[in-house]
Amino acid sequence: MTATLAKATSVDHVVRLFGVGKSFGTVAALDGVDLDVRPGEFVCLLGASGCGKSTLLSLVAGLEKPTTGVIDVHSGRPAVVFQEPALMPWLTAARNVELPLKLRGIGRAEREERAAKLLDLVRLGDAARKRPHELSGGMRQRVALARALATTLDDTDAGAPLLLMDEPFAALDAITRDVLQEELRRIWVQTGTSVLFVTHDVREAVRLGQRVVLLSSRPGRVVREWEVGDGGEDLAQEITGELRGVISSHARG
Ligand SMILES: Nc1ncnc2c1ncn2[C@@H]1O[C@H](COP(=O)(O)OP(=O)(O)OP(=O)(O)O)[C@@H](O)[C@H]1O
Repeated sequence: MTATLAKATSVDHVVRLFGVGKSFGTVAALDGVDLDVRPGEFVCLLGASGCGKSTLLSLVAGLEKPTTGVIDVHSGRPAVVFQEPALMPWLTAARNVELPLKLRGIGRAEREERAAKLLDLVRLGDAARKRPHELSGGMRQRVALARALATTLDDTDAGAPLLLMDEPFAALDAITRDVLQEELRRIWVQTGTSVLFVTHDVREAVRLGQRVVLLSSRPGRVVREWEVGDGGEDLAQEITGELRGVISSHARG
């Protein structure tokens, strides 16, 4: 993988996978995956359980290396948001958001200012001094999102911001999930970050993504992709049909 420190505006992709395969021993998790994420684009990666969605995100994040193929990431600091917010329990919300800035050596005054702005952006300005156990699940995930933005949004020339999200709302109740989906759309528009969002929920994919990419299972391959536009319910039904086909062909295989 090459993590090129180039400005996204000078390239046509923030992420490019070309012929990417990943095997764990005899298990082929991914095979021959080609995928681009353009600067500022919101792409949803959809697939059944075990099709390799999380593996693909780990490869893009640089946490794993591909067995075959090439991965090109034009982002200085891609940030990952998982299903569990994984906050430091002894730190306040603000200090959790400051942590990636501290690790980069940014001074206290600037850290505090940036963290306060990001907590306002996720509408948690009033909870800055609370610790994770004092926050609801949805609020904790907002803190995780603010921390990820602190990681990837950058005033320096380090490259385009990129959020990698691995089913971030799957553990939340339906109403909180609905609210956070709306909030994520707003934050994406406001920040211009690119987003690669993994989900197994077709409606979530259609609601959030500009583009939905369907992966097959064992090995994961790109089966089809759709530009969402104003496709709405008809598109969700079409994609659901295709996803069912992928799942049943896997069950027969
Ligand atoms: N570190 C690993 N060692 C061995 N096998 C692995 C490892 N990571 C993933 N796999 C296998 O690779 C395949 C893809 O796993 P992955 O977690 O990427 O799928 P997924 O689509 O994210 O699944 P889910 O939706 O259930 O989280 C699975 O068969 C899994 O068992």
